[in-house]
Amino acid sequence: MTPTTRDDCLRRDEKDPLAGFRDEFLLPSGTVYLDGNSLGALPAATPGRVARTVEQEWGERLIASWNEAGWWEKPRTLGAGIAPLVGAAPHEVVVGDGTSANLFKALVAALRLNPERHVVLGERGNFPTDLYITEGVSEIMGAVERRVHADNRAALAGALAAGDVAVLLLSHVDYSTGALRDMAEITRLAHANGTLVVWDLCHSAGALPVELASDRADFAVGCTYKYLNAGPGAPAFLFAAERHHAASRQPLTGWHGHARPFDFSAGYAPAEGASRFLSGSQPVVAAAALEASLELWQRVDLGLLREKSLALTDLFIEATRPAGLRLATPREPERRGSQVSLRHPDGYAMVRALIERGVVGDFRAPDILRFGFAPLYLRYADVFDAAQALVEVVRSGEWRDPRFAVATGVT
Ligand SMILES: Cc1ncc(COP(=O)(O)O)c(C=O)c1O
Ligand SMILES: Nc1ccccc1C(=O)C[C@H](N)C(=O)O
Repeated sequence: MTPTTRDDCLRRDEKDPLAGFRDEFLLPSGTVYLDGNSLGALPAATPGRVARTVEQEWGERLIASWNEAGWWEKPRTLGAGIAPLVGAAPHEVVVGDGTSANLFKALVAALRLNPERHVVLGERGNFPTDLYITEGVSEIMGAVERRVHADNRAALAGALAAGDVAVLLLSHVDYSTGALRDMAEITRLAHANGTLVVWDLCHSAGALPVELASDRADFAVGCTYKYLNAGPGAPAFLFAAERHHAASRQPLTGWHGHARPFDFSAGYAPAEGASRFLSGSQPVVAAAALEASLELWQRVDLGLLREKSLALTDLFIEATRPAGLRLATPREPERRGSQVSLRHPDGYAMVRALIERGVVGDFRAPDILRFGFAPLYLRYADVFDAAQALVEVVRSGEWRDPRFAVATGVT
């Protein structure tokens, strides 16, 4: 049942089995933070962990830490920490580079695994880096790029039925509308048409349970700085299904992906497993922040997380109805990520006015007011208050103040 009054919300907070996690984050007071889908909050354990890596591992043990502190193995040990959060085996996930670089590697590898075909199918309206990387990959590989509306099942089925699609790249949760795609069904459809699938998990890892192995995904990439709380620009991850390990060839063949990097031999030989997707040395200090947040994430019951996420998004959808903004996010819970998007042509000014009231969301062109719900540190009462604030901002017209009108810098 969706709580309808603030008192209901306070009672829900008292009974919330995830409530204790809020104390494990450092949150600014007086703010309701609904932007964890762009940059997740800081876990309380992170500053100490980063300091230990800098002061002890680097400062005192210097080069010895590559072995002693496990620096060399971090792409694999951190990958193993992400694996249970995305339904993968530990050796199927590696951590390193950024999402965009990993998209490049996964798309090229998938094209090479399907050499008779030359089409990369993407989705209209995907996050721009996915579109841009697809363009770049297509140019280098001599492939042809096509785009469909991912939420139009007939169009997707039709594009796959053409029989020439080597690889399909989709976001599991759309960054703009928050629509959640059926990974199992779409992957089955793609495979039935001879197409491999790369899933972008940026808006689903840490937002809901993901089942890469049982849904038969081929490849996946994702960032760790949103729902996984690893900090700005934190290293990304790449999943390669075990069945593709032996035959996969990715293009950025650096020495960390070599079978025997310390042979210093002249020729490249790919490592076993997902390690062949690694390239070069990684930012170890940034990896320490990811390690701290993953320790917290190992204790999270993803079923409870999903339950609370749907309850929070439901609450926000219902409580913001009086604002009269059009809902862009699917109303059905099974088609919704952990986000609510509302449409209005003046959404930018409305979001700015709301931020001034201490409720942080963001705006995505052309007309999306976007709110992300991180169940580990949001309370029902916070969401109730945020919804009330939005209704007041819209009804009062305070967003019309000229200082909210001009877009500046990063949004
Ligand atoms: C779906 C999606 N893919 C990729 C990215 C980002 O790529 P990168 O981490 O390389 O900046 C984002 C957000 O920035 C995103 O929302
Ligand atoms: N990495 C960033 C740096 C600066 C500003 C935004 C981002 C984002 O991650 C945007 C996000 N992918 C989004 O879905 O809007």
